[in-house]
Amino acid sequence: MSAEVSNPNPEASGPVRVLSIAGTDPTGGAGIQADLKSIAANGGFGMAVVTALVAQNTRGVRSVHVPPVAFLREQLDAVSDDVVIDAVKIGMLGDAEVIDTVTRWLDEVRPPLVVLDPVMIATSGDRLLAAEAETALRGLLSRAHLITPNIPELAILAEEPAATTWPGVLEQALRVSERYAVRVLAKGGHLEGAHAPDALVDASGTLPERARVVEFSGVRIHTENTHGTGCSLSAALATRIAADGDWLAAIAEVKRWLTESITHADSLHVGEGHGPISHFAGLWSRGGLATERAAGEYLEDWWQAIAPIRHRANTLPFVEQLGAGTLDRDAFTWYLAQDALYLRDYSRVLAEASKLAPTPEEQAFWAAGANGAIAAELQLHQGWLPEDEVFSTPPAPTTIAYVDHLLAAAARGEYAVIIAAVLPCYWLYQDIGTRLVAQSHPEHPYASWLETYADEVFARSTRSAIGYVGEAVRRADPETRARMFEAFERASAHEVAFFAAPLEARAVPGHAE
Ligand SMILES: Nc1ncnc2c1ncn2[C@@H]1O[C@H](COP(=O)(O)OP(=O)(O)O)[C@@H](O)[C@H]1O
Ligand SMILES: Cc1ncc(COP(=O)(O)O)c(N)n1
Repeated sequence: MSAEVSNPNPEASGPVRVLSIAGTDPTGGAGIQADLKSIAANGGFGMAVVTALVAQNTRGVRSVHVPPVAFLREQLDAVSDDVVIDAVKIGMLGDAEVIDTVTRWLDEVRPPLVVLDPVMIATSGDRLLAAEAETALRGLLSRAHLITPNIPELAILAEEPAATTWPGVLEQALRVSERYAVRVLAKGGHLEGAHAPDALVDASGTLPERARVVEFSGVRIHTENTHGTGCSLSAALATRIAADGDWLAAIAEVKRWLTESITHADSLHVGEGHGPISHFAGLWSRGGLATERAAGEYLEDWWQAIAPIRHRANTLPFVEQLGAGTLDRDAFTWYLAQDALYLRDYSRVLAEASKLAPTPEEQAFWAAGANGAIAAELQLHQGWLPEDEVFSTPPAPTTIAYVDHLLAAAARGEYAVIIAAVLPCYWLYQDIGTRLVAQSHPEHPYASWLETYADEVFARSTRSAIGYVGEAVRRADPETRARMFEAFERASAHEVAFFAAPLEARAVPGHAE
């Protein structure tokens, strides 16, 4: 019996790399074309080496061209010299020279899993393997971990008449398994009746619970469109067994996929003979064809959506006068006091984001933000503003409104919404600051304040915050996305109102100064 297949590539994550060595079908239903679709539909990365070019369609085979075997060898080496191969599926080989070439290559490369579909005669009755090559093919069987003959092919390998009953197929498959020391997937596709069973047959009894036959039941679908089912089945098996390592689970999964793909064959309308199966029908119906938007795209939309708010920020008298250096000193000091008051609660909201973060990386990021807000920034403010002035300044309505919005988000405890709410204090602040710092010069009365906007660490934090919020939007369901945007938009409006307040709200009677 051929070597056991454990997981061939346990270190590698990502799709298994599966090579199909087979002939072509320009109508896309059988051969290499079917194999690549089947590998992809079952989660693998498909590669293909062509043994023979076949001029065929759904009605039958017109002619076969077998390129020189030296070129076949070059194709095989081109793949194995470069790519780690997790599994090989072998289909149509054409003639004895091709079989010898593939056999030698297999002996050198020893792929961890080889599934051989001993293609001899197409559904249409045309020969796909020269009669004199059958002996050479027998030599290849023991190199395979699994062979998938249909009933007529099984009979040729057994050198017996074709079985006409399912128990007869299983007995013949056992004899073939014993004779060639190989696992056989016996297929019931060519029988009549309501069922289309398959079975994994292993004469050496190495299947779970020392079984020699494990059956996989299946309903027969009434359709003429089964061109390429054998090709598709073997390529899918190579993929799933390589990926899973659990033979029985992999076969059961492939059988379900194949039945589903045959069920949808009639909807394809490819050709007038025996049409192909619909390899991606299940994926299309379950996953659809929509591409997934990148995280950054969502936030680009958000940024566009708050364009009016951003425009207001850039034309505020406070921002213009701060940049020009003409800002009234009292207004500036009042702004700093409000900022200090704001930062105390902002820090608490960032701490809440840290508490709820789904990854240690995000947890650390928001915790650092909370620390930065309360420690570093307050320290900076103290250089401009005595601590008692902060305490003696009552919070303005704009400050209260902004802080309440953030604290409410924190109280509701939804991580995605909290980080959307705190984002404008990074993003808009950074955006306004970038314009302000450009106006700084050594004689500027607010030069040392404006320079704080040039802080590269804050710029990096802003990019990270945008990244985390973007990822959270991408992961979120539509309702959560809507709540996130609402929290972001409202916080953006509060952020701008906060910049407007020193010149607009400070002097309004009734507002504390
Ligand atoms: N009409 C059908 N309904 C459901 N499954 C089928 C049908 N025809 C074939 N199959 C399945 O397709 C696979 C290929 O079967 P088969 O026709 O025996 O091989 P081949 O395509 O090599 O001649 C098997 O898993 C078989 O059970
Ligand atoms: C290149 C190539 N390989 C295999 C088959 C068998 O197809 P089917 O699975 O319908 O018997 C085919 N028609 N062409």
